[in-house]
Amino acid sequence: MIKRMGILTSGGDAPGMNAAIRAAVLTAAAHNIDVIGFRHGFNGLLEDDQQTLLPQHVQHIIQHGGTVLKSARCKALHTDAGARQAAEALHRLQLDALLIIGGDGSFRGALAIAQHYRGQIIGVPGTIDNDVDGTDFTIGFATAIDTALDAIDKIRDTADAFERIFLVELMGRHSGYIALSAGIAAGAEQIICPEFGTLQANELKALIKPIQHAQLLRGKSSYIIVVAENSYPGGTTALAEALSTALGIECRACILGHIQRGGSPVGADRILATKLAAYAVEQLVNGAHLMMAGEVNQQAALYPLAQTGERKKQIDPYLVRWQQQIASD
Ligand SMILES: Nc1ncnc2c1ncn2[C@@H]1O[C@H](COP(=O)(O)OP(=O)(O)O)[C@@H](O)[C@H]1O
Ligand SMILES: O=P(O)(O)OC[C@H]1O[C@](O)(COP(=O)(O)O)[C@@H](O)[C@@H]1O
Repeated sequence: MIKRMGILTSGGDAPGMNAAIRAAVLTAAAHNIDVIGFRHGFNGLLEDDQQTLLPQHVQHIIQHGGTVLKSARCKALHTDAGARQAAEALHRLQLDALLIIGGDGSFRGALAIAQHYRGQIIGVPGTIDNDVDGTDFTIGFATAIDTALDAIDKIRDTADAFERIFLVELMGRHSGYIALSAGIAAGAEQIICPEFGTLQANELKALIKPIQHAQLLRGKSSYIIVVAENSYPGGTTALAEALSTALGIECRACILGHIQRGGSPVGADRILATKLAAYAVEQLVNGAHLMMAGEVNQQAALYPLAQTGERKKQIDPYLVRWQQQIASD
């Protein structure tokens, strides 16, 4: 029986993490479970940095980006001593369970702690990258798409005015989910993702041909290439310089960066966060351990934490084909 549980947010923050904290605290209260929130991700466990979370503490946080518990990466957890220390903190505070809101890296951390912890552990997928297996979408992804889209639409205005070629770099670590989705929604002429293989400097011809084709067909016009980070050695600024040289036309690079992590979560992220965090607490009560609460085909579903990062989550092959064969041609 769970009487006390811990909760933390870890890794890259994502819009909707607050909605998840709120839903977890409200659901726990309904089951008479006390909640302790650890601050700054796993560091809160190692540094004894925690606070009691009551329903009144999570009022009116659903609409805010970031996380009221703060987030961080925690080097110490990569060592067995760190994992042992984290488990000791959970035992000392008499916590029967721990709920972790984060990405697949945080879930690796959860597995490390589980080696030494006697209680239950459950994960809720929170990352803008949508690179976690076992759930159709992660909390924060939908908001990140809209944020990127808003920026690309604005870049389109200035690109149109100057008849320029723009390369817009979006986040995703080693996943092209954000780039593909935002690129499709923005009507980008080309999209480059790590899933297509790292582009090498001597392979620019494949990019140049469609640009020249578009120039022939449409005359001078704006041209937007959405580039997922880590797709080109040296980054998107280097790619823009290489393209400028190859084409003999100035190409501008715009790196969107951490703007994509902020902002008020869109409705879809608030709903997903509420559903997954509530489901996670209920499943803890039902005895779930070392599982992630995900959503597949609109159904909440448990998925083993150990498998969340086992294989690379595939970006939509239908959209990839359409973009490459029709939109980019
Ligand atoms: N293999 C691992 N072993 C132990 N802890 C890990 C491991 N991978 C990640 N973590 C912990 O999870 C934290 C967040 O992971 P990270 O990959 O940065 O973000 P995310 O959870 O969003 O994928 C790391 O800073 C570290 O504390
Ligand atoms: O904030 P940092 O440490 O610069 O990390 C940037 C990375 O974090 C992210 O924004 C989110 O990644 P995670 O959710 O896996 O932490 C990535 O898209 C990006 O590559």
